[in-house]
Amino acid sequence: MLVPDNISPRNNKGLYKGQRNLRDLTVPNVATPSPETLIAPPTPQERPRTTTHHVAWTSVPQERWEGELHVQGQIPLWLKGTYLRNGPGMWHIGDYNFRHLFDGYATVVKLHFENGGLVGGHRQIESEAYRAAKKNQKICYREFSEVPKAANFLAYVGELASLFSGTSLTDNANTGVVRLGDGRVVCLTETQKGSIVIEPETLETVGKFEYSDSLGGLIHSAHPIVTDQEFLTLLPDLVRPGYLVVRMEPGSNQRRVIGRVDCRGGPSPGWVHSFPVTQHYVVVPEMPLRYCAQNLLRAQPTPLYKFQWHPHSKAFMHVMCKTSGNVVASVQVPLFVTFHFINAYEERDVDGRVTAIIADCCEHNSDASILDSLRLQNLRSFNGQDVLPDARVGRFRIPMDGSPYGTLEAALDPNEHGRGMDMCSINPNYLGKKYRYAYACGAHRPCNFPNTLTKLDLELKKAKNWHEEGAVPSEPFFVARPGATEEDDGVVISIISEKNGDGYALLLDGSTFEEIARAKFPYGLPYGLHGCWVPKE
Ligand SMILES: CC(=O)/C=C/C=C(C)/C=C/C1=C(C)CCCC1(C)C
Ligand SMILES: CC(/C=C/C=O)=C\C=C\C=O
Ligand SMILES: [Fe+2]
Repeated sequence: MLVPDNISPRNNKGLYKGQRNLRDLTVPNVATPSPETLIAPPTPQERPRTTTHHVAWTSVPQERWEGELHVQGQIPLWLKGTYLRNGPGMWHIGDYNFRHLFDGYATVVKLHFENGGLVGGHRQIESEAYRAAKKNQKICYREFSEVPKAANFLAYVGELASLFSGTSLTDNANTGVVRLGDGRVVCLTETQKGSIVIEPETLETVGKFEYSDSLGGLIHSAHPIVTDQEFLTLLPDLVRPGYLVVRMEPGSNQRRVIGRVDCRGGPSPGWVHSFPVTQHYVVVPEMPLRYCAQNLLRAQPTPLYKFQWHPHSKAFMHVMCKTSGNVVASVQVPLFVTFHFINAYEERDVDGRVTAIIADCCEHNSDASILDSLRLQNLRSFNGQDVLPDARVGRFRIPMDGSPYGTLEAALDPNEHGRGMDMCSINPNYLGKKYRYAYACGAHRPCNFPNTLTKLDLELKKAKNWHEEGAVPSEPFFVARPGATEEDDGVVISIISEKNGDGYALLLDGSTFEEIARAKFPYGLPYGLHGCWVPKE
């Protein structure tokens, strides 16, 4: 095993040695919101102490590491390639601790599988935001909840201008990582400028992914749909509330507009962290949790961060034809809150006509408080307490016969997965098609965060759960066995942060959902979000 590169010991706060205390980092509020609606930076008493922190919520201890991992069990010989997982793995700068899970600087973890062996590693993404924070020992760009402190009022006015031009927005690409059809690997977040190309073997930051079109806008969905043929995403239009549905070809940096959906309610578009597609359609969700210009301007976050809950604006699902760009259905649906769509498909009658679109998501019982539950202070201090809000697999049925309403129901009894549900994946060969299985994180209660790996059988309406006391597993990622004919023939990869501070890579059989191998990292791993598979050529 190689010696860890540049490991610096963590102090009792899980911080690097010799870094400055920026605890007085506060900024004036734009409007004057009532104090109870704001989240103050943690007081020194509230600040976490590592003795009580789970390693999942503790910054990664060094900038990079790579080494061979000792495998217990058997890695199938057909598994050849690299699993990459991105996420916000560093939640402090100097002595200042960030507030929210989504604020952390991007850490990419790799697991390279070949000939039954496994090489692991991680590396920080060298975004401008991360480099500036390291250099100046303070936050310099607007993160999910953190806002840089203005030196004085004039600087503050200048920052407001830079917010509108986008220059103050973060490029901290900490949400996902995708492999484009042309082989380029791109880390992503919700700001368009936070699209960063990395080298999948060394994890080196290659540079910005520059979109060469002139579509403009500052934000996009964190979860484009990426296949070997295309890259599809949504660009919310905050000025004229709506969404552009755009497509980019492999080898190109130019997105082209497929069509536009106008919002049907509210002052601004609903948040689109992700969206689903079927074989012929793009489904555009319009959530009543909407982007909020006023909250974007605030220096201190509200419990809904950059968003606002607009139940009276209602919720809608729009369906756009991928080839013509026409909106072929637009229905009102029950109010909902989701980060992640799981999959969608077309329901057909005996003559082959599309009668409805079925779209599944991890649905938080139309309660937006899940966003604030992901505050680091909650994750760190309520470990083991049953404070995780309930969630379910929400199944939308969008009729295609012109009816004005769609339905939303639980696809299976949420007790099957402990009423926790998020961080999902499917067999990518079933994208947009009728499917039976999904993998996600559920809950083994009491818990404050999803803590199981769950295989969902949407046909039998049953779930099978993997759980280890105190462990925090990241998104179960399915890799199909080459040549497989069964949907669940493959493996499920997850990275586990353990109660005792350690971490390991875990491989489950996609069909039996039993463990087939695990491999310990030489250091505890922070929680991470989404991954991708880079097959070995
Ligand atoms: C990690 C994750 O899932 C989400 C990250 C979201 C981010 C970084 C959102 C950033 C934003 C801004 C900095 C201002 C504009 C709005 C918004 C896209 C929410
Ligand atoms: C981790 C998460 C939700 C967990 C709730 O149960 C959401 C992550 C969203 C970003 O990718
Ligand atoms: Fe996500």
